[in-house]
Amino acid sequence: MCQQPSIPLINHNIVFYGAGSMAEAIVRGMISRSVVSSDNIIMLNRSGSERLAELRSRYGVIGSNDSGQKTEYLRNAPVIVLAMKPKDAAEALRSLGPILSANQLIVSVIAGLSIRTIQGLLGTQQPIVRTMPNTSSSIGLGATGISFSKQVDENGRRLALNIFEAVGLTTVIDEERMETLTGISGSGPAYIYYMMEAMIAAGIRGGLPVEQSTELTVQTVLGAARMVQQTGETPAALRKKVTSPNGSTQAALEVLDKGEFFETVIAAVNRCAERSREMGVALEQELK
Ligand SMILES: NC(=O)C1=CN([C@@H]2O[C@H](COP(=O)(O)OP(=O)(O)OC[C@H]3O[C@@H](n4cnc5c(N)ncnc54)[C@H](OP(=O)(O)O)[C@@H]3O)[C@@H](O)[C@H]2O)C=CC1
Ligand SMILES: O=C(O)[C@@H]1CCC=N1
Repeated sequence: MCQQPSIPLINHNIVFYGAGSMAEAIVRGMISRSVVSSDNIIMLNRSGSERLAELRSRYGVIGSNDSGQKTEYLRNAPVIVLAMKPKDAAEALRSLGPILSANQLIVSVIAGLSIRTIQGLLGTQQPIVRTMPNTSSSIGLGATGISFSKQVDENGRRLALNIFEAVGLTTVIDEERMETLTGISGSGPAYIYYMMEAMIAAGIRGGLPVEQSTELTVQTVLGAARMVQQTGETPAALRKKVTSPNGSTQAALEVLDKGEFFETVIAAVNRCAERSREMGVALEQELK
């Protein structure tokens, strides 16, 4: 694993093919850390002009949904980040393949979409970097899993790692583990937000003003994550230190156990991974 070493400047144009939440999170993270100049970033979407205007004014990037311009940007980009929804990927990749040249690096953030399916839909043996980032990339605290196709050379590896190291932690994994990683870190922020929503609601129901309940919840989650990171102790050991015998924490944990909290979280992670695989299989069908 690698946590933000000295961050090299990326001088290449990077085209984001899909200009939604995940693309914005990566772009925002890279620009705020001055890893890339905003005029090296081109963001393309299908139709949303207002969205592009918003991205242009927020980050100073180039944005386009004009089909002629899009083709030119895609044809000339050394790096293309695929950032559309899985349902839109097959059509986009089929029309992208014929305009690519051999050395253009394709970086995908699309859940479930395998390297083999990307190459099949493109119809080329393009160098592919399959990744699974998360939206915390926008504040430099992302966690990204990365797998490479055998066509990716050392420069391509370095470039892809530079992009994601600039926005958080990266870890290179076997592609077969990407769905499990999606269940932990790709979708994981949503589980934590859900837990936070419940804690905030409980505070409000108990009579705390919304601001106070929110502030306390945020600081509690932040503090707990930092404790694990900075003390090197396991979450289980730290939990035990909060839990006095027969005290209030124990009483609360017993309620969570009655709802099979631990196994429910594991089941949720497994279902996420399974759903990613299902999306991958659906995309694979597009090859037939
Ligand atoms: N959100 C997250 O937390 C994470 C998402 N991902 C992956 O990132 C990908 C994008 O997700 P997210 O950012 O949430 O999605 P969004 O819906 O926010 O954005 C999708 C973008 O893709 C564009 N798009 C769709 N089809 C095309 C096309 N043919 N050509 C050009 N642009 C196109 C859309 O343009 P328009 O609006 O004009 O149609 C839109 O800008 C997904 O595949 C997801 O699996 C991965 C990790 C985390
Ligand atoms: O929900 C999704 O499909 C994407 C993948 C990981 C996070 N969001």
